[in-house]
Amino acid sequence: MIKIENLVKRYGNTVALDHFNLNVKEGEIFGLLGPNGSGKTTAINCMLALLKFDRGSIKIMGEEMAPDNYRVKRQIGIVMQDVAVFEELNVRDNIDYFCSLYVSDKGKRKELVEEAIRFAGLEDYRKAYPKKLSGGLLRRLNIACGVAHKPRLIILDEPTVAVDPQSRNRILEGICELSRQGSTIVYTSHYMEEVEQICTRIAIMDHGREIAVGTKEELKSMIKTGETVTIEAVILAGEELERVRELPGVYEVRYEGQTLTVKCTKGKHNLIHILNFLNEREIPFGRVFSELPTLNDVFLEITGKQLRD
Ligand SMILES: Nc1ncnc2c1ncn2[C@@H]1O[C@H](COP(=O)(O)OP(=O)(O)OP(=O)(O)O)[C@@H](O)[C@H]1O
Repeated sequence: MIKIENLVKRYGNTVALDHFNLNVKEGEIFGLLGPNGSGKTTAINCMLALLKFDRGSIKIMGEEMAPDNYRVKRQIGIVMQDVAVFEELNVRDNIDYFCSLYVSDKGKRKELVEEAIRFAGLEDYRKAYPKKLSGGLLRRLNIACGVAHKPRLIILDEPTVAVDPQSRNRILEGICELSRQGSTIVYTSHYMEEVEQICTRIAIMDHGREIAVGTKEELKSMIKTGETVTIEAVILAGEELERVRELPGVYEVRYEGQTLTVKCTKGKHNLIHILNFLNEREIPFGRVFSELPTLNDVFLEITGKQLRD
């Protein structure tokens, strides 16, 4: 569906995309995950031929993308980061306007607009004007406008930034629904939980490059961390901390404010080893929990920094 090879885009001295590659297959919900400034929006704008690039190639639906490739453009739905709707039109008429750019048959359009209203959960706001809508509802309207014509490829650039949890869930469910109806989705975000929740495959970006690509399971299996064990309210002497470091499977230990955080490689008995050690030495401790790796762990291991600052 999308094939990007060796894309380079500079803004003056800033290299926004540095030999960026991407391969999105038909039917995927593909997540582009990266911190602010990693190049996600630039990649999207190049894909849509809104921005010229310095090197590389972009093919969408097997065709070279270009500003005048209307055949491909007609089959793409776009939801940009900034809300772009008409203040003068109510919710229904806004969706109808955007849909009319693609669908001229009035009857067909009526059906599509109603479906988009339902999909975005805007049934109670058909007649409302954008000024009266909350931030979350406005975002949902923005999405409905971008997808009402049921495009084959839908590109959403951070559609959940600064929305309330209810709207966020509605948006994520809606995206899965669009996928079930047959659209291929590209979804950019810096929220790893969202990407983990809905995306079938994920590319992690940093400094204009894709640093890892795969399903969430594949990405997590690329790293050393198998489990992070946290033990609260524990008092350890320096020598005891050294012994923890030597336990089987342990490869990183942090101890701050009486909280012990132990990163372990993949293995079944990491937690037991740590608890046995504390029990043998009769060291009291508080709450204990063990977490599987997150996409932040993947980012952290590959780049040495947190996905979110
Ligand atoms: N119009 C521009 N002029 C100059 N530099 C730009 C411009 N747009 C983006 N950049 C720079 O290019 C790099 C990539 O930015 P981009 O907006 O593509 O990242 P992003 O991952 O989408 O970030 P965000 O999540 O904040 O939207 C950043 O260093 C940014 O400062």
